[in-house]
Amino acid sequence: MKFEVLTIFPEIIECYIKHGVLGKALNKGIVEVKVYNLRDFTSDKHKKVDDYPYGGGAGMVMQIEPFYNAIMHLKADEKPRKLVLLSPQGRKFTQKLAQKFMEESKAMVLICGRYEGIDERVKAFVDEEVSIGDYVLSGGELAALVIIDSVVRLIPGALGDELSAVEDSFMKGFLDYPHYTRPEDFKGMKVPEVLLSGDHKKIALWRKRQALKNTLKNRPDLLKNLSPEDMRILKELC
Ligand SMILES: NCc1ccc(-c2ccccc2)nc1
Repeated sequence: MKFEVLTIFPEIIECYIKHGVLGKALNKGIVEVKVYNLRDFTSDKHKKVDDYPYGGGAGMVMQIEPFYNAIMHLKADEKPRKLVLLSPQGRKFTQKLAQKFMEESKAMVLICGRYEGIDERVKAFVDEEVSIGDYVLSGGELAALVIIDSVVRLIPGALGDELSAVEDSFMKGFLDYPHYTRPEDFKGMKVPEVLLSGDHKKIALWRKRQALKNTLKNRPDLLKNLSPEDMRILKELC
């Protein structure tokens, strides 16, 4: 999987990807991340990337030319790639979309805006506009990192041999169950007895109940298409 990121702040991306699972995946060659500074695709000596908005209003808008030049530069190798613009107006990014990106795209271009946004005409050159949530950030870079991180974790081999419980639960459409580790008693706060029982069937049932309880409490919108067993457990919780 290859990610190509277009941004005016390459260091934001370069710093983050060195660490943790992403860093390991890069070292293993499971993923490649190339970062391009949009200023390198300008044609003026000041490397200008923004200008005043037509129609007036506050702030500046990023000009189309650097984006266009960068996209044409990438497309010169004629390899297939999915071009994704990060924006608050995009389609909501979910674990399922992360799975879809991982399965369908060999290469993704993540296009990061700044300022008040980017010239609308850039969208003529992208495949998808994606939002990681209903809030405005200072730019698309954090959203790009969210997408890279969540997609890379799904690549077979990136996490060692198995997905984590978190991915598992989100893939099933629930929130995660609680996790505990040593010490067994921290200032009187004890680990639930069931987790010390060694009874794996009981532990699995407890975890499912907790995951459903958490989901019911914090994300009832995720509780759809439940299996009869999960529905039975949920009814006990209500
Ligand atoms: N969905 C999160 C998100 C993504 C991008 C931006 C953004 C902010 C400023 C300029 C260009 C993009 N904001 C929020």
